[in-house]
Amino acid sequence: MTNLHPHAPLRVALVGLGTVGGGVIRLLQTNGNLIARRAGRTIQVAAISARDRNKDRGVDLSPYEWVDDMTTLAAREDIDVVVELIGGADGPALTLARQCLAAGKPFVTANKAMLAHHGLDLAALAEKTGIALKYEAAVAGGIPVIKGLREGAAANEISRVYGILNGTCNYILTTMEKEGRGFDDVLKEAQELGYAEADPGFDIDGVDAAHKLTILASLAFGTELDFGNVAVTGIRDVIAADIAEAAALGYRIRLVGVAENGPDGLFQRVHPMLVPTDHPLAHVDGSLNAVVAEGNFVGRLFFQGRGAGEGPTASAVVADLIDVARDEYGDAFAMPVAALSPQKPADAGQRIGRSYLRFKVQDRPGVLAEIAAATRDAGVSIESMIQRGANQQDGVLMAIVTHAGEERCICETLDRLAGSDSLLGTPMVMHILD
Ligand SMILES: NC(=O)c1ccc[n+]([C@@H]2O[C@H](COP(=O)([O-])OP(=O)(O)OC[C@H]3O[C@@H](n4cnc5c(N)ncnc54)[C@H](O)[C@@H]3O)[C@@H](O)[C@H]2O)c1
Ligand SMILES: N[C@@H](CCO)C(=O)O
Ligand code: NA
Repeated sequence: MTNLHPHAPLRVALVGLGTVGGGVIRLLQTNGNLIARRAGRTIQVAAISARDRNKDRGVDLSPYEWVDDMTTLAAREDIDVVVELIGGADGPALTLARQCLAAGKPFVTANKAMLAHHGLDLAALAEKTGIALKYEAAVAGGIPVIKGLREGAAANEISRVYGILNGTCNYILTTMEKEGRGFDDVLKEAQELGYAEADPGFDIDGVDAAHKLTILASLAFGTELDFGNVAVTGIRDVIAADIAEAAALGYRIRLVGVAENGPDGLFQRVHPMLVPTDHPLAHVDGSLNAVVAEGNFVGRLFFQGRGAGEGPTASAVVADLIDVARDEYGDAFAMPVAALSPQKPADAGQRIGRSYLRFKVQDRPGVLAEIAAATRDAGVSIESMIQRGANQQDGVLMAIVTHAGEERCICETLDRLAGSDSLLGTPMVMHILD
């Protein structure tokens, strides 16, 4: 009989056995035979490591060797690849990555925080030892967007990449929108479903999406990773009334990461945006993510799928292991590190677009005129306006949508209104996706 798997098994050390690590074990146990046919060899978990050996993870770990000290893995000749699923930009994950890559041990990770901060150094180490650094799970979970950009769209000049990059925020915003539930309640549910980061502040403050955007921008544009210049606003200040006003105006609110590379530099921003209901991103719900990339030959690419959770993320990790098993890999960021270009950050103030401004104001004569005067003096033209509530002690809500104009004029409007006792609380600004 023909031996379908003539090659030796790929021996994997799995570090971190939480949501994603547990999922990788379950996936390999379930689909192992099919994967072996596709990879040309068996992918075999040989060793596992995590913080707590005795925790019940709902999966049989008895076949695998337990390793207390993960720092021994890089030097082990009976391990072919190390998978890091513990998380954290620095600390043990980074130490492990450096050790493995320096020792020439292929390394697979889902850790976007580490890559956003240290991706260039790690890619340089991998390049030096000529081995794989793979991270499909780090961006948009199960969506093969790293492969999509690194391989499928590699022939294109890409001018813009944007999308919904955080499953937790998308789950919160869309569940609030559909079910009218409160923020904290839905966040708790997202955590229970395994979507959130160990510190969910990374999700709701937009930092996780910014980590992912940094990686996407580098891949899309061939530029160095530049996390420090991503402007980040999360979803903490989005209130139910914003979702309702946006709906009344024909929009849905989504946390969107946008990166553009142009003559003025590299623009990178993560922020809640108003998305027109006829835009595909407005229909990306729950833990789904979506990434749009615009290439000069391929046109608009739209990737959509589950961005978080055990199954989709494990699917991406194992796809990377299959690449390692097939010896299919190249430069982590699609070109040698030395070929990536440094880029100056673009000035957001000159960006042209429409915006949504929401104020909570005193319900008294002259307030509307005061806001209108501030917009007039800052050169902002109003397209529509809604005021809700009347004679309310704690103020009324005023929502404005502007015509397209320079963003710096919006900032100037807010500066002009700063300190006014007509305003109750900080105004909310969200830009509109066109
Ligand atoms: N959960 C998701 O949907 C998802 C999606 C994509 C990427 N990720 C990324 O995957 C990684 C893991 O996420 P998760 O959701 O599985 O996390 P988790 O908190 O569920 O699991 C983390 C695991 O790492 C172990 N660990 C943590 N610190 C350790 C240490 N110092 N030493 C040894 N073990 C340690 C824990 O014991 C646990 O087994 C993170 O980088 C995360 O950002 C998660
Ligand atoms: N916490 C992340 C996991 C996927 O990277 C999210 O909610 O999208
Ligand atoms: Na992915």
